[in-house]
Amino acid sequence: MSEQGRRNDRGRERNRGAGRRDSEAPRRGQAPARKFSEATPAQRVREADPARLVAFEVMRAVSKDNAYANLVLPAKIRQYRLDKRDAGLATELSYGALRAKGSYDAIIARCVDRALNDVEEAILDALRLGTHQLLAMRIPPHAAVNQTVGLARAVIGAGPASFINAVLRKIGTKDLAGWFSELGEGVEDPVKLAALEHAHPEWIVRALRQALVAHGRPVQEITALLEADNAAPVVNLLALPGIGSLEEAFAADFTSGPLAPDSALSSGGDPGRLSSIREGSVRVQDVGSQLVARALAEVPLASKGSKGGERWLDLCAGPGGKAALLAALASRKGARLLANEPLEHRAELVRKALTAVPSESWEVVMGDGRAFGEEAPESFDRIMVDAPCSGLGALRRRPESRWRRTPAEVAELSQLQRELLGSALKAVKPGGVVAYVTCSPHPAETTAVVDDLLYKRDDLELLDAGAALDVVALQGLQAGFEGTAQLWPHLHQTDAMFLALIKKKES
Ligand SMILES: C[S@@+](CC[C@H](N)C(=O)[O-])C[C@H]1O[C@@H](n2cnc3c(N)ncnc32)[C@H](O)[C@@H]1O
Repeated sequence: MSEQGRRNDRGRERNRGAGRRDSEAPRRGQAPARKFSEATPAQRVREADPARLVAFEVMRAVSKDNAYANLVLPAKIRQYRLDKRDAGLATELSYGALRAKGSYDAIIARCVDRALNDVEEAILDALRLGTHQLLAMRIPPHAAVNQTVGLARAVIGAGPASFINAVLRKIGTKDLAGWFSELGEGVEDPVKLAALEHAHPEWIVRALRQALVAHGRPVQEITALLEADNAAPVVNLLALPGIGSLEEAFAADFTSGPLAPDSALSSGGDPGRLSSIREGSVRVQDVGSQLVARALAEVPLASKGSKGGERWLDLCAGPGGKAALLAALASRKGARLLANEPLEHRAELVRKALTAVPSESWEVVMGDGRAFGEEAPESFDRIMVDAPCSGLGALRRRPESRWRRTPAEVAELSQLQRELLGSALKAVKPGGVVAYVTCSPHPAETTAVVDDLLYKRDDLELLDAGAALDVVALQGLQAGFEGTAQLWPHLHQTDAMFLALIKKKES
C-alpha cells in the first residue's frame, strides 16, 4: 500500500464514529434525531461566522424541507441582517455548494469511510460548504477549514465538527483539477466527464447535448452551455411598454439591454430598492421571456379581430411575468388579455403582476388550461402556452434544481404539454397563432411536442419563430432552426427559452 493510502486509512480510523449514524439515527431523508439548531439564533451567531451560518441554513432548508434557495436566501439575509459583503458571501457559498453538490459529493465520498447515505445530511451539508470554500473560492485553506469546523461546532456539535475537520483536511490535499483527474481516471464517456467537471447530472448533460444538435448547434458547445449554467445570471429588467420607465434603473447601476426593447441589466445590485419595481411598472424578467412574449404580440395574423379588438389568451399565466408584458402590449394595440392560472396563489400573483396595466386590458381567470379548447373553441387571436416544464433552461437561477429533477418528470410533463398545446389550438381562431414556449431546451418538451402535433394535423402551419424573434429583438439572434427557435444562456445570456409559433390555417 502506498504512503498516501496508509495515510488515508489512518484518517479513516480517526474519522470513525463522529459522523456515523448510530442505530437510532434516522436514514437520510428522514427527520434527523439530532436537533442541530438547539442553540438559540443569538448563540449561533456568536459562535459561527454569520455569512456561513446563513449559507448553511439555506442548504439545510433545501435538503430538509425541499425549499428553493432563491426564496430562502433573501429571507435569511434579512433575518440575520447581513451587510452587503456578507450577503454576497452567503450567496456565493450557498449557491456554489448547492450547484456543485453532485461533484462535491463524489469528492467527499473518496474521503469518508462509509457510503454517503450513512452520513447525516446536516454533516454532509457542512462538508459541501467547506469543500466549496476549499476548492472553488479564493479562501485560504486554513480559514476554509477553521470557519466550517467552527460553524459545525456551533450548529451540529463537537463530535461531528472533528469528523468534518478530518474530512476537509483530506479534501484540501488536492485542488479541484486534481480531484477531477483522480475521479475521472479510466472514464472514457465524455458525458460522464462533463457531468463530473461541470456539476450536472448525467441525464441532463445528455439531454442538453441532444438539444444543441436538435437546434443545429455543434455538440462541442456543451462545455460553454454547462459553464453558463454555473455562472451567476445578470439581473434583467423590463419597463412595461407605455407604462414604465428605466430612468431610475439607469441612474442606479443598470445599463441598457442590448437584445430587447425597454430592457436593462445589471450584474449586481438589488432591484428591490427601485421604486419603479415596487410599483410594478418595471419588472424583473429574463430577456428570453421578454422576447418570446413580444414575438407572439407582433406576429402578423390572418384571423379577423373581434369588434372590440383582438382577444389574447395566456393559458398558463402564473406568476404573471409574460402576462404583464402581453397585457401592456395588448393595451397599446386595443386588444384584451385573458390570463388563466389554475392555482389560487399563483393566480393572485398574476393579478399583482398586472396591477400597473390599465384594468380594461386584462382579466384573470382560474381553470385547467386543458379544458379551454372545449369551453371556448375558436375564440382567441393570439394564445401563449408557456407550459409547465422541467426548467432545464433556467438552471442558472435555481442552484438546487438540477439535482431534484428526474427524467420521469420530463415524461410526465411532456404529456401535459401536449394536452395544453392541443387545447390552445382548439381555442385559437382560424388564422390565429399559438406560441408554444418552454424554459427548457429538452427535446422531449420542445421539438418532439411540436413535431408530433404537426405530423398528425394538416390544418396547422409552423411559422418561422427565429424570424419572428429577429423582428422584435434589437439585434439578430440566429436562434431559429427548421421553423422553431431556441435561445441559449451561453450564446444569448438568456434562459434557454424555446419558441414555436403555430398558425391555425383558415379553412
Ligand atoms: C412555466 S409557468 C408559466 C410562467 C408564466 N407564463 C410567466 O411568465 O410568469 C407554468 C404555469 O402553468 C401552470 N399550470 C400547471 N398546470 C396547468 C394546467 N393544467 N393548465 C394551465 N396552467 C397550468 C402552473 O401553475 C404555472 O404557473
